Amino acid sequence: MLRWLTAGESHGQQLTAILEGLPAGVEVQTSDIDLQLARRRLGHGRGARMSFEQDEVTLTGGVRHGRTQGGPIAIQVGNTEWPKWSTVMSADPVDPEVLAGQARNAPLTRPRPGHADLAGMQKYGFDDARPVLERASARETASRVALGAVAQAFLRQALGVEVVSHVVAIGPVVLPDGVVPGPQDNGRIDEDPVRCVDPATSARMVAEIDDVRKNGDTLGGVIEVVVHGLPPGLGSHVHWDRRLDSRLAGALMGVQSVKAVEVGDGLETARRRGSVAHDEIVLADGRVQRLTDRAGGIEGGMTNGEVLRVRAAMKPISTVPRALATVDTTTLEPAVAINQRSDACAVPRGSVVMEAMVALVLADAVLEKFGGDSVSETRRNARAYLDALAIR
Ligand SMILES: Cc1cc2nc3c(=O)[nH]c(=O)nc-3n(C[C@H](O)[C@H](O)[C@H](O)COP(=O)(O)O)c2cc1C
Ligand SMILES: C=C(O[C@@H]1CC(C(=O)O)=C[C@@H](OP(=O)(O)O)[C@H]1O)C(=O)O
Repeated sequence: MLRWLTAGESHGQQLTAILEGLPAGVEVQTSDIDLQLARRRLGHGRGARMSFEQDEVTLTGGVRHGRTQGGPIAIQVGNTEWPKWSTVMSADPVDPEVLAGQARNAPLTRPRPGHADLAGMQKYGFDDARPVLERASARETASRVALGAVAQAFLRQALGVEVVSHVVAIGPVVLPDGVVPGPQDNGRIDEDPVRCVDPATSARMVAEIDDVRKNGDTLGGVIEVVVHGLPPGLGSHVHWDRRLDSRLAGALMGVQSVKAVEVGDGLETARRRGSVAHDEIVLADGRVQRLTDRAGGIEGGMTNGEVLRVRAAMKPISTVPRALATVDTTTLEPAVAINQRSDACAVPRGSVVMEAMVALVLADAVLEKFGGDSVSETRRNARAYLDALAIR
């Protein structure tokens, strides 16, 4: 079983991430993680912080000379903004007089509709939204992407699995159906300002983001994660919490701002008749195959050997520059919500986060099915299973 945990605040000293349960022998190094974190900082619509935040990565446990050792993997992602926040976010008590002189420490009492501010203040008994937004912030997704980089290395080295993600909608601009990118498309998706595979749709998405920015507004959208090379039989039909679709949905829903998840054709499938909703099975090239991939590679909570496709819908950013109505929690007077620097649209960056979450869930499912204390053992076990498959 693979377990992962993250800790740290948006303006704290660093984020800390731990991945436990990965076999020994996975080749991974700091530069692999740097690469994924750099991808997460890009994208049209990103806020100011992403242009200067550097994500200082240190691998502090579980990896030696570029290979995992079988123990927990610990990764630190330093916040380069820390020097500006070291007093306000100090773990240890600070002289109240020093704190009083810090503008950044002024209590945030105008909670943003759509953010965690108000419910978090009520739940934890804070009279300041600062401690809530510090941990609710999607800054935390940097640590998930760091872990996802390790999970992706494992999937690739154990099974040749490749994870791709792309943006299929930004606000009302939608990529026409039927585009399923492969690993060969990764480079051009990374180069596109909104991670869209179709240049004409991409240009319309960029224009839509520019328009909301000009109007002090924000946007959401939809991301698709596509996974190539998965064997049939990951996950299980036997219990709800072993179903791979349920595990993927939970992981994607656990990303800040995700409000819906679809597997395969998802909602569209619900509108179809059964005769055109499923993937008919044929024998072709000596192999049992599907004519289509409407199910998105999962049937009965298990991979079916086809391409896996899952989608996550992100709501528009809730720090709306044209600030929304709220109530000041100190005076209980009507007010406008906190409006600080923020992303206008985080969907392109979110795409890299969704990749990481999918990779972590799949790495867990691979280890559950094939086990292995070393990646070569996982590989051997997977090979033996595939060789023994009666129906191929
Ligand atoms: C990659 C990414 C970047 C985000 N950037 C911002 C941002 O700059 N400003 C903001 O208000 N929300 C941003 N969000 C969304 C908030 O973190 C999220 O809406 C908030 O934590 C409340 O959680 P909920 O939307 O899941 O209810 C971002 C989300 C992601 C995935
Ligand atoms: C810092 C990141 O994203 C942040 C996510 C975020 C939020 O509310 O979720 C709010 C913004 O934080 P700040 O106000 O400090 O600029 C984003 O920049 C990041 O992704 O690394």
